[in-house]
Amino acid sequence: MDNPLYPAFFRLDRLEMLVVGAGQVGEEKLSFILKSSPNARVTVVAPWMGEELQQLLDRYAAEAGAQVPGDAVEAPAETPAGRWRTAAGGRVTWFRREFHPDDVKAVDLVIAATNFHAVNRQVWEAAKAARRLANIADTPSLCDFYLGSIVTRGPLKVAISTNGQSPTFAKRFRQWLEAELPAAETTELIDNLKLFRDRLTGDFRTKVRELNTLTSGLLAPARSGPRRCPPGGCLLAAGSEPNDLGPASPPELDGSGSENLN
Ligand SMILES: C[C@@]1(CC(=O)O)C2=NC(=C\c3[nH]c(c(CCC(=O)O)c3CC(=O)O)Cc3[nH]c(c(CC(=O)O)c3CCC(=O)O)/C=C3\N/C(=C\2)[C@@H](CCC(=O)O)[C@]3(C)CC(=O)O)/[C@H]1CCC(=O)O
Ligand SMILES: NC(=O)c1ccc[n+]([C@@H]2O[C@H](COP(=O)([O-])OP(=O)(O)OC[C@H]3O[C@@H](n4cnc5c(N)ncnc54)[C@H](O)[C@@H]3O)[C@@H](O)[C@H]2O)c1
Repeated sequence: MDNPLYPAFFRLDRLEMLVVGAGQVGEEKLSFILKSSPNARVTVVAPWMGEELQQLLDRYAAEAGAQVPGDAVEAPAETPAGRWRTAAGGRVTWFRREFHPDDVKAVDLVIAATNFHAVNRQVWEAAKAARRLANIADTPSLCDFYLGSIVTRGPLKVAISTNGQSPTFAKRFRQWLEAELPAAETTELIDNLKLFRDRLTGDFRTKVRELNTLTSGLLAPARSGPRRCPPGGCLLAAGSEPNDLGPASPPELDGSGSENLN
């Protein structure tokens, strides 16, 4: 099947996002956005906000406490119905009213999650007129981008899409990966790889060869046949191999590592 989607990883602290609609779907979208990117900057426009979303945002704000300084630069002309901050420096501002086409002008990314197809379409038209990227939750054919299921393990981020075919499969696959990937060990493994990478000297080609040699057996048990590791076992086994990712000393160069200079 044709699947031309191109995944990219957004830095949501550098972008402004608009979410139109704050009911069940608005809550689902925002909860996953903030879970993965608690430093996101989001404006919500909706005549009412669901209880669950309010509680979620209150929890983030309670966690942030008074430790997050106010945003001195921002002075909204319009009085918000609610403003929440997160400990990671994110913020959510809610305007209690219906969507206006001008709302898209101040943002980079737009998500429409109202229960009215006509309103969602109006959001799409405004976003396209202003050349903003839009996700129209009830109409995949109008989405410039899809939101994916996300697994975060320290610096590792895995995003899953089924090309809009089965969000339920994306969710199940996320849950499976979350169970398979041990948080602490995955983080330690990648942290060690970074240490090793930082300590490498020599030209680019040599560095690439050394890194490939070091990591060539990393996920080998998972690839090499029907044998299955217990949850996280493949990574753990690979990480404990002598000369693998323990001490950050360069391995012997045997030239066996596959070289990928991209
Ligand atoms: C992954 C995830 C991310 C997120 O939401 O952040 C996400 N949907 C999730 C859950 C979910 N959504 C729906 C169900 C009910 C069961 C079912 O229908 O399967 C469940 C499962 C559940 O809730 O259990 C219903 C649904 N979803 C869409 C439509 C409209 C349509 O298809 O026409 C309808 C029908 C509405 C109706 O019938 O009224 C559309 C989209 N949903 C997408 C993403 C994009 C495609 C992603 C991909 O490429 O796979 C896309 C195209 C647009 C977008 O929203 O970006 C998140 C899982 C997060 C997680 O748990 O990890
Ligand atoms: N993409 C997905 O993952 C997904 C999943 C389930 C449902 N859907 C679709 O998403 C849509 C939203 O469903 P819901 O359950 O969140 O509805 P809901 O009734 O729970 O919430 C609707 C929200 O839209 C707001 N709203 C209504 N008119 C508005 C306007 N003119 N301007 C701004 N905000 C307005 C309301 O205030 C409310 O916050 C449905 O059409 C549903 O088919 C998508």
